[in-house]
Amino acid sequence: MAGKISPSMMCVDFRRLEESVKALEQAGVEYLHFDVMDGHFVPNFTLGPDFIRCVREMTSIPFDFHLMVERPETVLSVFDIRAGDIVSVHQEASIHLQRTLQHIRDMGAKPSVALNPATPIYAIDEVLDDLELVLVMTVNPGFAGQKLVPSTIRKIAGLKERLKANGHPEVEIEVDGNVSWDNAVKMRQAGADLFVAGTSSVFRKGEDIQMLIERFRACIA
Ligand SMILES: O=C(CO)[C@@H](O)[C@H](O)COP(=O)(O)O
Repeated sequence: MAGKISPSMMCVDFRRLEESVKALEQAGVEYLHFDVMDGHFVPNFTLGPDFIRCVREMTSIPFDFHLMVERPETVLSVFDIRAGDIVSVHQEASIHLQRTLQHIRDMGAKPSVALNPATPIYAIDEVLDDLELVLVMTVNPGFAGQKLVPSTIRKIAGLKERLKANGHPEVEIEVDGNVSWDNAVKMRQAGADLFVAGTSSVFRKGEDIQMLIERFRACIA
């Protein structure tokens, strides 16, 4: 199966939001990625529930929530999370991770654990039965426009092997951070399935989104 695309909506041109959402819809992207930041887990604030609800009125594309917040279980009810969405919570921010993943599943969404570059893949060994994806951060979370942490390519390959060895080959790997054309090829070769496309690929100023998506798909076939 070819790789899937989840454009990072924090990188959209907000002056042309609806036009951009329609272009992404036309281009057939599989998800829309929403980076939610609380200013505590990461030193930045971004997309809130009102913005996300507004985009929900524009499209039927499933949403891919990336909760970069302390104690993510406390905010799940604040967002309009629906069946078919992905919800990624950070292992580093979750005291009761297994319970939180079960809660996400009970909401009908796909539970996912996000790992910062320095967090080892064995940190999620005890919840492999409770998740459908692992979000490998390929930059340190908090800001768009950063450069890839090179060791994360090896980490993707190691995670792919570990999932197979533990009887969970069905768990998908999502990658987020400086997913450029060149990096996407390496990430795909390492085993990534879902690609968060941001400033280094799909949201490039003045360039046609649909053309950029087509070019991106060639990198992750
Ligand atoms: O949100 C983050 C990191 O927390 C970014 O990775 C965006 O999701 C995508 O931005 P680029 O890295 O593609 O510029």
